[in-house]
Amino acid sequence: MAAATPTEKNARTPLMAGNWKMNLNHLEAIAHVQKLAFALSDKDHDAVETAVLVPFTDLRSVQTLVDGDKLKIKYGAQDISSHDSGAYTGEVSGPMLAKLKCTYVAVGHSERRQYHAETDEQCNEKVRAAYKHGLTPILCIGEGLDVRKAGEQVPYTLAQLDGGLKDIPADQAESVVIAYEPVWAIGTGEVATPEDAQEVCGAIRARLAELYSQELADQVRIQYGGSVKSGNVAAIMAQPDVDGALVGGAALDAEEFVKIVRFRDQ
Ligand SMILES: O=C[C@H](O)COP(=O)(O)O
Repeated sequence: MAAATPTEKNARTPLMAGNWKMNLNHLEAIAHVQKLAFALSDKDHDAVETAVLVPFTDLRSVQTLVDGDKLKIKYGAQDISSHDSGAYTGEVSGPMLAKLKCTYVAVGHSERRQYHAETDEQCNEKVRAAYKHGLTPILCIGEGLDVRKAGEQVPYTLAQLDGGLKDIPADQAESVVIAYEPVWAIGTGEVATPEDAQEVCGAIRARLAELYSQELADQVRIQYGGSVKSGNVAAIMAQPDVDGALVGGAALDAEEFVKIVRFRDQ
């Protein structure tokens, strides 16, 4: 499939999501979201969807702030249990996240895959759990350095895509967000070149067209993640198949994250 045309790209609202990982307690979360809300104008929100993926312990505070002040910032969690309830110590379920009015939930972040041995099958169950409870999954996929060095980044990443979306029907998959995060670029300062990002994001869109339809593929948002900063976001966002960023470290600095949201000004 050819890369997305400018028209197709313009039809997709960019999504800038800050993945806070295990940072910022619930009080710091309130202060941080207040800073974002103060800085971002209606014009910013019209142009770019802005979201924060926060630790579980921050969700209730962020919900109260967003609801109370009618903020346009979206929020969500960094993981979801594949189970609805029961004896699963330490897990947090879809119904719990839905009750907190989360919009998004990250599934299969490379740190979950690496430190918790999450498999594509488990990611697939989590994608199902998200849809079952009205949450939008941000399915994270991407290759490690060894795979990149072997030049196998496209087939490797597409296998993760196939696994994560296995048997997910089109009426659900049409709203999925895919985050392409080459593991070697996460938290390392080693950003993929815009061409590296486009190569895999374009291949992801082509696979979505094969799995579902061209129409569905044209509407799914594909993010790039890995050492995104205000200084490199514009070049990455200029790529035809990149529709946003999943931002780790730089999202912990409210001013820097606002600059990333305003990537068109950089
Ligand atoms: O979820 C975010 C990614 O892991 C990227 O993290 P980073 O921006 O700190 O490299």
